[in-house]
Amino acid sequence: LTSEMLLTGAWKTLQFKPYNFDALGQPPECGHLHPLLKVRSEFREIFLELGFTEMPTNQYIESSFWNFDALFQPQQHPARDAHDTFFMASPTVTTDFPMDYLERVKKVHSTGGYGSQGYRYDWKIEEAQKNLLRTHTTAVSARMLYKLAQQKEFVPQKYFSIDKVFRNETLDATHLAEFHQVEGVIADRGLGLADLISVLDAFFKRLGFDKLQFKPAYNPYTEPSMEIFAYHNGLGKWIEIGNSGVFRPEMLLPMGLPDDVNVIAWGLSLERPTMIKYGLNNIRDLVGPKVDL
Ligand SMILES: COC[C@@H]1[C@H](c2ccc(C#Cc3ccccc3)cc2)[C@@H]2CN(C(=O)Nc3ccc(OC4CC4)cc3)C[C@@H](O)[C@@H](O)CN12
Repeated sequence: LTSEMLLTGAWKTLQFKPYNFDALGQPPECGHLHPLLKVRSEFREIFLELGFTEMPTNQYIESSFWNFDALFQPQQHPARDAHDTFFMASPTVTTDFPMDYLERVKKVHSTGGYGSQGYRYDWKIEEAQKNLLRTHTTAVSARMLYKLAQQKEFVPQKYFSIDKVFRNETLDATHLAEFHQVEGVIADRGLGLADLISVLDAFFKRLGFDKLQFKPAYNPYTEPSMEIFAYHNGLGKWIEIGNSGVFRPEMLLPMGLPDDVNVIAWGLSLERPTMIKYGLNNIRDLVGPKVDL
């Protein structure tokens, strides 16, 4: 059938074979998943295989309360300054919090509790109300753990998240103002460092790393904390592959979790493994328009 047949009406006297609606279309010449999305799918598969449930991370704007205060990160911590964090001009504040929980967070920061001496400072609700672009997906983990603590009966859980986070950092070849954080969280009774090490072994083995090394580290919300290293055969050297730790009681107990419940967690980025996998040295080759700056 041609346009000429249609124009001249010649089609009326011709015989056509029946149209095959089941025929496959012409395969598209081009088109492929973005490398970051391919690696995200690989990570998601690993977490799902290990029995983890994905957290709802589709809200980039967070309150300082859930991003910092709920994680026992003090209000004077440098990461909470505008030179590290993007604060929202509008809407500037969030005011609806579970007030009984907020009071327990205020107390554990200012005068301590649960065996902790706290930070002994004048905790201000105005600081906690400030809206920001979340600096880590651990803010979502905090929301999920609080929700878990409200259940009548505690049931162990395994959560994961893979989504964008935002930091007001100096941009360079490997750092942009936003990156994707990958985070795994396990809540169960009597968990400790040995459980964390064994789950990290299981997780990173699926990434091709069969020998990990750990280095003591510091995070405001985990104690102990460990940086994770692995020997990368392709690069022929040890590389840092993430950070991890056991969430502090000052974070978990104000939520209302039973005091024998521990939470172990770890994080890494999506960009770093993707750049290594595809042999990229500049993160701009991964994201953003292809322009020669
Ligand atoms: C501001 O930047 C932080 C980011 C990002 C990171 C670091 C820590 C966390 C975390 C956490 C955490 C800790 C405790 C509890 C909950 C979450 C999340 C992301 C990567 C974490 N890093 C990182 O991803 N490295 C990495 C990971 C996988 C990988 O796979 C191989 C190719 C197959 C290779 C490399 C380590 C470094 O790149 C580091 O220099 C940069 N880090």
